[in-house]
Amino acid sequence: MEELIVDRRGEDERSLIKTSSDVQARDREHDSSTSTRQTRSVQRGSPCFVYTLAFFSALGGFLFGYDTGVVSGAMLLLKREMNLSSLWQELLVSITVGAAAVSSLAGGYLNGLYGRRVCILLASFIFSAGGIILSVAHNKEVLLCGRLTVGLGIGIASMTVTVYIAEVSPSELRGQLVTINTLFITGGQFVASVVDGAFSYLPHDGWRYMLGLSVVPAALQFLGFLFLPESPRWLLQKGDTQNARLVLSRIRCGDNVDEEYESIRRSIEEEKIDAGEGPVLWRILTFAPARRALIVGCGLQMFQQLAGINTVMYYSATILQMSGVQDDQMAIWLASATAFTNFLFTLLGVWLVEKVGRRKLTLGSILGTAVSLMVLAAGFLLSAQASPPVTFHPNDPSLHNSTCITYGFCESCMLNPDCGFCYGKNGTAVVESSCIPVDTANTEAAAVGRCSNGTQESAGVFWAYNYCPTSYSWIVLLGLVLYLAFFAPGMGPMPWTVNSEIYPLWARSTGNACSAGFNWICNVLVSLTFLHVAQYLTYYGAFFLYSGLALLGFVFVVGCLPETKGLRLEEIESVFGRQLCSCGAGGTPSVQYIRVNGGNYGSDEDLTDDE
Ligand SMILES: O[C@H]1[C@H](O)[C@@H](O)[C@H](O)[C@@H](O)[C@H]1O
Repeated sequence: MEELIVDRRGEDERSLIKTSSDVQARDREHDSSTSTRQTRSVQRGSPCFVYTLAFFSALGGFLFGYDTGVVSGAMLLLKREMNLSSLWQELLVSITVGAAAVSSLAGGYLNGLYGRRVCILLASFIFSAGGIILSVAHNKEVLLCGRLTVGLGIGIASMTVTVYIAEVSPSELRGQLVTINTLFITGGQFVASVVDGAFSYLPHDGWRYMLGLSVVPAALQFLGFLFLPESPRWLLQKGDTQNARLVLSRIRCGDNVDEEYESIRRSIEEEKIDAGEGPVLWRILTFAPARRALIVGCGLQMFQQLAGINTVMYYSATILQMSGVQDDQMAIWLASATAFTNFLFTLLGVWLVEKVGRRKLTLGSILGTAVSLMVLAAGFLLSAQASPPVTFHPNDPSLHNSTCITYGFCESCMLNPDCGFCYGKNGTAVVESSCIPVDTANTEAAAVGRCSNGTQESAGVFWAYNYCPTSYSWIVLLGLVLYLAFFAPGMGPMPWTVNSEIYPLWARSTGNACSAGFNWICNVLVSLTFLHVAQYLTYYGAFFLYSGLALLGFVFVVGCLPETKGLRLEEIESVFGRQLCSCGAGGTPSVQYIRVNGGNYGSDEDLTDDE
């Protein structure tokens, strides 16, 4: 196969014909240089300092996970203590994610201008301020302000931390170190669930500790980063060559960094030539390789959220209740077990990413996720089909105007957030069941009748809110465990990891800002629409829908995600030289950008783009 790439920018215009044998030779060269680099890194021992940098940066991921995870437990206490309406509850939960979406976009600009270190310092400062505001809040308006503040911190951290880790890591460790950030996110979610469990025994002011504890890791990160260096790549881009070399050599524990330094310097020089004019986003959109990278980056982030991770995590408590866990405290602790499973399987991802590579890991993960969602949906479907009928109509006058009494089955009753299912048991059979309005101040009990004190096992009375008693709960539980086992090692971390490495330096902050913003926007959309989707399509319909979306994501990954394992950040740009839907075809592309006289010859004019 021959491909023609025309040099239009050099002094003397010439054609560069690259045959597949050239490419194969280059691939061999590349493979051997990658393995030489790996051997070199093994010889020089563990790059100790890089682990310290990754740890302090990933505290940003921990705060991201903690602040998004802790709110569900805090809300249980807050809504009683501050008498919050459901509108205020929704506001307090979603303002953080909304603020994160906005600030991750703004973070791109700040990153380019002030550097990664300043942005991480800024994010940890904002996190600390937010944590303090939340822990001393005396009314809901101040709480809202605190939640907004932490959201601003999360957004900046989510797009900066991965970029910083990718830029300071040696290529053979990069995937693993960036993935550690997602490990810290899921670790933060797990710790948040434990803190929620522990302080739920403290009905008065327990939420202050839950929300305020985040100040500790935030302050630790701030202090740490006062002493940690800026990314050498950003320093070089800003022309601070002396510091860039110094930092690079410090990060590589005093090794000879000439080759790496030269390669970064050369690529920055080349980028200056082809980066073009105008705002960065415009330049990304008009330069084919950067545009393709952006589509792949945003697509991955979108499919991560459309696969429903946050609704599955959120609904884990319900799923567990369906499996027969009646006790509320128990449900809280079992939700911690779910978060822990998510964390544990992310650890598997850290181990696998440099072994099997990003592409295979993502492919296996998204396919498994789609299948697990089908199992989940099938469990919900069977439960719905075997849904117990309403057999008992209490004669309470206050029920006459309620819509709850119009439902004939538990399934339709529980899909209305205003109603719950009150029933008795005869062995395993459901008897004397009715659909009753829920107590708006406490969903663990009915507003009237025998369930107004919630479940009373000794009296043989059971209250089910949000779920129906079923004997198929084991299928749902199996689906949940399978889901986490498949999602967490791949689809959880890979969108963040891949985004941190696919953009050329000039487009890196903006590319990551856009894709992180996209992640947050999809996160809000999926969480806000879940209840409505479930009402229209029922639970099984919603999970079949997510499964279909995950399958679409699989097709996208097959076609568009190239392997970036082992490549230097400076080498990755060339991977996006091919048409978008053939990016995933092989490890290293058969058509590559050829740099001549410092120019990067590949653009919209040279290659047609079918995206
Ligand atoms: O990668 C993370 C991780 O998978 C979290 O568990 C999830 O809550 C986030 O939305 C996601 O971005």
